[in-house]
Amino acid sequence: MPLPNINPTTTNSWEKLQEHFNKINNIHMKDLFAQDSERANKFTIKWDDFYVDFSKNRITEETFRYLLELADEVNLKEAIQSQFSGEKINKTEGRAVLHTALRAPKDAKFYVDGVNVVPEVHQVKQKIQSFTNEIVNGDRKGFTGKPFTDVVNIGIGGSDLGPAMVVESLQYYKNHLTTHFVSNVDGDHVNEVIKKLNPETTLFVVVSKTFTTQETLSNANTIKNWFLQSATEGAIAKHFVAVSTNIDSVKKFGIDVNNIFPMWDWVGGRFSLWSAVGLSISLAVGYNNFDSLLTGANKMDEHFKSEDFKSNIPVVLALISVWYNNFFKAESEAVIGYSQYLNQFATYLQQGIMESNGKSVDRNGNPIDYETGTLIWGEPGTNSQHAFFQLIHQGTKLIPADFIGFVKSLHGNKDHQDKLTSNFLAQTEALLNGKTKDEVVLEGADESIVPFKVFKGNKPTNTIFINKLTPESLGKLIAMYEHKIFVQGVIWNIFSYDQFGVELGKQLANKILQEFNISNVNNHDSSTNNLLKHYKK
Ligand SMILES: O=P(O)(O)OC[C@H]1O[C@H](O)[C@H](O)[C@@H](O)[C@@H]1O
Repeated sequence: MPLPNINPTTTNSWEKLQEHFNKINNIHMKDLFAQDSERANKFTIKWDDFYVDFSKNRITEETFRYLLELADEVNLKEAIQSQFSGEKINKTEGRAVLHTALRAPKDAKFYVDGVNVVPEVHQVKQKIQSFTNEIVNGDRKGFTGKPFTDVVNIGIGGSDLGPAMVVESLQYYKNHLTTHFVSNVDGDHVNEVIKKLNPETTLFVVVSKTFTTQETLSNANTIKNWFLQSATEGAIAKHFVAVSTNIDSVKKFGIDVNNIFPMWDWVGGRFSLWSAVGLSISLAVGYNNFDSLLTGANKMDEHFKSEDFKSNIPVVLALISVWYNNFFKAESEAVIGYSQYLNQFATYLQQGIMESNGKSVDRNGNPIDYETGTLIWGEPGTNSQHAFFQLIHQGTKLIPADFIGFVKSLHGNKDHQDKLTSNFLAQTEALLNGKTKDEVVLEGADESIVPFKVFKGNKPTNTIFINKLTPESLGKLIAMYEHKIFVQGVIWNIFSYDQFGVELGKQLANKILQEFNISNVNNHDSSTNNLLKHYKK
């Protein structure tokens, strides 16, 4: 069954939502709370170690009902089945979308072209496990017989952001190996990393699904050349491994065939950290922790697949986001993790969300006349409170925000955790209630200053309160957003799994690169011609 192909704006529920929006868009959430003492309970989902409170949103029970009707009208249930059953729902690239198969248990069955891919997935997991153990235990050694101390992940986009974010998020669980990430084609990036390395004790993991990416191949070659200044060609087999679908090109690069970790075209780059693309995660935190990450994601997959939409976390978050994006015309969403460990989380989500749903053509190839993908941004709390929160509180823009927090801290410092959590709770309360003129006056503010101290409030937030940051809960959290992306793509009737929008810039960059060796280039617009000349000068 292909994905449904329904223009959301032609559904009955969309029309109901539009009418309903016109009626309620000025309602203050403060009044909704005052009217219904059960509101928080009605709009909270408790699942495993997740407590998701979506009551601080500009929704009523009626809104929620229409949003759920929308999910039904666009055939979301069937779309979920199509994805999990290995249909080629990435139609524009002719591929299935099965990152969920990567975290499925051994006895699960996921079919691509009639073949169950789970045994193959588990073979690669086995390889990741034994390789990780050999490196971490020091059984596998470098070319001078020393155990490895450092791992460098060379990749970009999905071959960098996922592993880098997870390694950062799970820093608490890290072993003795130091992990580095080289991504940018900016030579200063790779050179800064090289400065810190000893070739005798460093393992290089070259990650590229296609093995054609300019940045990754340039960085891998620079590192290989640097390595060969102290080692012979024969030592490459001990120090370089690769993760790719393009085995021939990896071999041509000179990587030993036993050092290749395969992946598959039914895994999108931005959904690939669960595959061998996550090798640097496994090396950094050990295979068991990597496996727990996958177990967490699998639990979220099961929840997403089987839970009623009204208590289905990814579905509910996706519907609320559509409500703001398409009816309130909110352009962006903030993701604020109240954990310093999550400092790369928004950056990671930017690729997942914006590369997937940044589309303006529907599934028939026609231009769309409604809004699609949201802008995603964020930084951890409490730091961001002292940076951009002013604009969320008192600016003119509506910025719905996800607040992600953890009940327990990892180091167990109660004083800090209480302070962190009080901020976490206080911010969503402040965003909800704001502060009225009367309240400001009561505080004794000078009359001339009163308008500046008023907060309108009524700023929507979701609170995602998780028991503790563990590999498993992180796996659930990431998978939650992956499914949210999928649901929104289904509603917007777009293809979420291609990314043709990144190609044009790449093509033009290759052309300009050639032109650096040609004099008097004048075939661009006058701005580009001038800039080119300025660089060559
Ligand atoms: O893993 P690779 O094939 O090297 O691709 C790396 C990245 O580059 C591309 O330009 C895509 O936009 C990304 O989705 C992808 O993750």
